[in-house]
Amino acid sequence: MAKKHVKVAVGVIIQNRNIFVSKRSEHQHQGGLWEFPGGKVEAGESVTDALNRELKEEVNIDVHSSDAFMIIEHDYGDKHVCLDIHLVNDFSGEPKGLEGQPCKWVSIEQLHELAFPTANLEIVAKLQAEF
Ligand SMILES: Nc1nc2c([nH]c(=O)n2[C@@H]2O[C@H](COP(=O)(O)OP(=O)(O)OP(=O)(O)O)[C@@H](O)[C@H]2O)c(=O)[nH]1
Ligand SMILES: [Mg+2]
Repeated sequence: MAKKHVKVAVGVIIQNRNIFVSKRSEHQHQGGLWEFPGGKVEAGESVTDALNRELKEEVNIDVHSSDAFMIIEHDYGDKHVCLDIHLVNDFSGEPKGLEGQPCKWVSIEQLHELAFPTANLEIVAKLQAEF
């Protein structure tokens, strides 16, 4: 069977130099690790639409605008992901985990202390270099 290949809209939610992260549940791919909220882009959907939809579903915010930050292709062996990462600094609502996932704000300086999926290490490095 061909390897699963997924396109993912990922939101780095920033407010006052803090970033909102959530924890993937144990049964998910890369379970137990921290992530930036987001999810798979559905057929016929734009990345921006997917981002806005996923951030509403997962953390209950309304995104007003977002900026493309970086794209990462990563092969986990069991799955190939293309992460389309956007900075989200214009939104309304207070983010909270709607799916029972632990969530928290973490400062950009402390971001590297959290356990993230391997693909995210580049995101953390770029955030710490640029902010
Ligand atoms: N949301 C998100 N997914 C990430 C990140 N880093 C990373 O490698 N991924 C990978 O991207 C893939 C898709 O993300 P997802 O599981 O959130 O997709 P989804 O919300 O549509 O989930 P579902 O399959 O439970 O409906 C997963 O394989 C996940 O391991 C990240 O920072 N945020
Ligand atoms: Mg998700």
